[in-house]
Amino acid sequence: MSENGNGLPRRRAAISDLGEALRLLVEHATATEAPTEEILRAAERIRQAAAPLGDRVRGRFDTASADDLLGGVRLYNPVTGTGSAFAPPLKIHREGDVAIGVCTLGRAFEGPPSFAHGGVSAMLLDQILGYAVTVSGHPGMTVQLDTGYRAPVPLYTPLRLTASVTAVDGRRITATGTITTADEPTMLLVEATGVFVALRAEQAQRLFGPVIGRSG
Ligand SMILES: CCCCCCCCCC(=O)SCCNC(=O)CCNC(=O)[C@H](O)C(C)(C)COP(=O)(O)OP(=O)(O)OC[C@H]1O[C@@H](n2cnc3c(N)ncnc32)[C@H](O)[C@@H]1OP(=O)(O)O
Repeated sequence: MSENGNGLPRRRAAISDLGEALRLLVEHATATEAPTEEILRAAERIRQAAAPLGDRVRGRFDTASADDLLGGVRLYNPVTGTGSAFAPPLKIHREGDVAIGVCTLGRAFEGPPSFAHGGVSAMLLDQILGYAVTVSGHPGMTVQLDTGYRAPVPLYTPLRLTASVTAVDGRRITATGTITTADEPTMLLVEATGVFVALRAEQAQRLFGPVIGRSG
């Protein structure tokens, strides 16, 4: 499916609207203490609502028609995608050479009771480190991610993430990042160092050729 004119902005807005509805569903479904019969009714209604969306779907190597791969528009990214049911979503912007991210994690991201799962913190950091690496002009793939968990990350609390590139050594780019709460940006909760490797042309072709070949 291709969209042009006003169709694409409208489609992107619709996908983000669906994403917001799905995230509300995930939050309520994770936190609910509704009666069992209500849960059973909801499951049936959700299956009915999902069915028409499954009538036309893209294949593994097809880019979503609303995305712009080279332009960095990824509506279903599991960390930043506004169309994703799973993304917090993390919102990232630049302040000079530093990438700043903000998000709030709901019940679905819980690991230790009332705190975020450690893998979720690593996922957020991988994404913002990757963003910093990309906007520095040295895009690459993560080959190593070291995370240090200093204090638990609270749910339902606005979080602040930072990331910046610290070294470029041939094809290897190193970046460091942090998670704190927005209210206490000097109290470190999680820190990470990521090593990224720039792909050689033949590696990019081997890994992403089928996707790039199909996206228009
Ligand atoms: C705005 C958009 C923002 C986007 C954000 C995206 C964030 C998400 C990023 C990801 O999650 S990417 C997905 C997770 N990563 C992967 O799936 C990558 C899997 N790894 C690979 O496919 C291969 O390692 C790769 C193609 C990247 C590189 O293969 P190579 O065979 O070229 O690696 P090679 O072993 O030759 O190493 C290349 C360089 O990296 C170095 N290296 C490799 N692994 C390393 C490591 N673990 N630590 C440190 N350095 C490492 C290695 O020493 C060498 O340095 P030198 O060139 O200086 O000799």
